[in-house]
Amino acid sequence: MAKAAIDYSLYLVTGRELLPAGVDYYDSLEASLSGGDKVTVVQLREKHVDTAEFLEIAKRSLAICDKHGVPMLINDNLSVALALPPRVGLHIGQTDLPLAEARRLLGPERLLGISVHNVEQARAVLAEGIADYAGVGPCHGTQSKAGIGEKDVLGPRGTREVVAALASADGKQRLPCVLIGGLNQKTAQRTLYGATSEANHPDGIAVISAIVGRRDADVAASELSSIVGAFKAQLPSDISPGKLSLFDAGKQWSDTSALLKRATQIFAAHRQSTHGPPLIQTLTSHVSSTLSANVALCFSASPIMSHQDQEAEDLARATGAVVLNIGTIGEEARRGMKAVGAAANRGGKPVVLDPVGVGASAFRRAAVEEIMDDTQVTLLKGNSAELSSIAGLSEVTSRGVDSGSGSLKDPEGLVRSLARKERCLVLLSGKVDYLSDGHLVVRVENGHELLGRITGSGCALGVTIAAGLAAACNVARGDSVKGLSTAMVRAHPQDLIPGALVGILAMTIASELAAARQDVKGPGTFIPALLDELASITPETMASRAKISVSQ
Ligand SMILES: Cc1ncc(COP(=O)(O)OP(=O)(O)O)c(N)n1
Ligand SMILES: Cc1ncsc1CCOP(=O)(O)O
Repeated sequence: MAKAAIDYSLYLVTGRELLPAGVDYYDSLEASLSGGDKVTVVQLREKHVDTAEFLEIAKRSLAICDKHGVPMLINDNLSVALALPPRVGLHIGQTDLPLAEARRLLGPERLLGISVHNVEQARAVLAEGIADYAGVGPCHGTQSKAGIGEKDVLGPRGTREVVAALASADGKQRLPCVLIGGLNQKTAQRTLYGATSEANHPDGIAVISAIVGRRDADVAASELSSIVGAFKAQLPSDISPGKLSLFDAGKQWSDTSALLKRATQIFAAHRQSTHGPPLIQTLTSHVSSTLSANVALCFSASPIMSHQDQEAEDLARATGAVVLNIGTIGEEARRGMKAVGAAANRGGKPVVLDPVGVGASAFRRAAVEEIMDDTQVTLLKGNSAELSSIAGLSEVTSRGVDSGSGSLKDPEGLVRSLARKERCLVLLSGKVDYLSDGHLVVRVENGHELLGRITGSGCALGVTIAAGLAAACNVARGDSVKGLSTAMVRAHPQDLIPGALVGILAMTIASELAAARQDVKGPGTFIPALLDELASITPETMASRAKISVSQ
């Protein structure tokens, strides 16, 4: 007989030691299960009682779970599970009973779950085909399990890789999974989105403190349940390779004129400033800070150049988008980028990452790795050396920060594969710019060589792109888009490509217009002219001068 399908959406792991003072464990459990959209699975985790007491707690807990029709499992203790009816399952860790042994002792009927912490364990569990589900984590730091250090934490990128490994490459086999570790009302949404790739998606979240630690366990459960519900509602029903696309709707831009038309519309709405100029929080190098701030102002946006981690949360409420540029990164900015990136993800604000000179030092590589592990980036922008370094290619050796795209054999292949891997838009900047969402590649052939003869023009391009993405979000605001797109940004997913394009075209076309002016004699006179042209460029000029082409 086939096992009943389990709804893993909100999986409560109990933790009596985390209950607020005076709150009764059974009352808290009952509350988390009461009402409509609440906890869907319960695991009893008792680390400090003997088997007899564990069994007593389990019997009373089972009566509550049964009343609400919710499946229950026992953490680690096989004998407690076996002493209970066959509808009670077991969750084991990697160092507990071997999976095959646990299944042999439990029999085929009982629910059996296992923790996985890395890709190898995930592949092995999938290949064995014995477990009913996997618990993937720890996704974030947590105080609820002893001995978890920073090195154990998977982060969004690591979580995504483990979840992906729980589905076979041909899409025929997949193991349901829940994410665990540090998941709460603030982190659940971005972690669920971040863990989702073309290969696979999580089926729910498992929490201890986010429910057990609350006096209002019923409210906590329904808050979490609605976050998971909103996430699941966006997933396509048919999950197979290639179907669960990051920017599915971006595929519609195979028609160049339709893409340019949409970019022009977004730019027009941005210039009309219906929602006020978007605030662009820019963490950038000392060298390019002033130019970047002026570029933001000229491009109908407001700059704020704070690096402070302490104000990240407050500023995130007001920002339209953020730029993380590692040009002159130090420890303070590194901390700031971590906090600003996470706060932007929580608020559904676009994040542009400019990994300036990433190939030049181990410190820069570690900083970029850390940002990309912690933050779901919306657009990654770099030259051929920077993107090659991130992609792990040896084709282009770093020549400081100025390598163009011409040195690459297959620039389109690089942006496409990096975008798929990192689940973000990727822009390779150079004489020709290549923008990809992992499916299509937009080539932009605008721009003037004087851009390469002033410092900070590439950094400032990150600012115009962030403003373009913020403009795409503002359009969605006007249309009352509430949920997050799969890119973790509050925008129509299909608008992210034209939004980014607005920023690229504005900067490159303004450079052409500036360079053509009589008063521009060289790099020195080019800078003020560039700012003037950026301030006056219209959607019509953008539409008429854009040199773009799209390939699938
Ligand atoms: C759903 C879920 N996932 C992971 C764990 C962790 O289990 P384990 O690694 O065995 O650690 P302990 O819980 O035994 O400390 C879990 N309990 N539940
Ligand atoms: C049991 C366990 N396994 C990995 S993290 C974790 C604890 C999760 O607790 P919380 O939801 O409070 O972070």
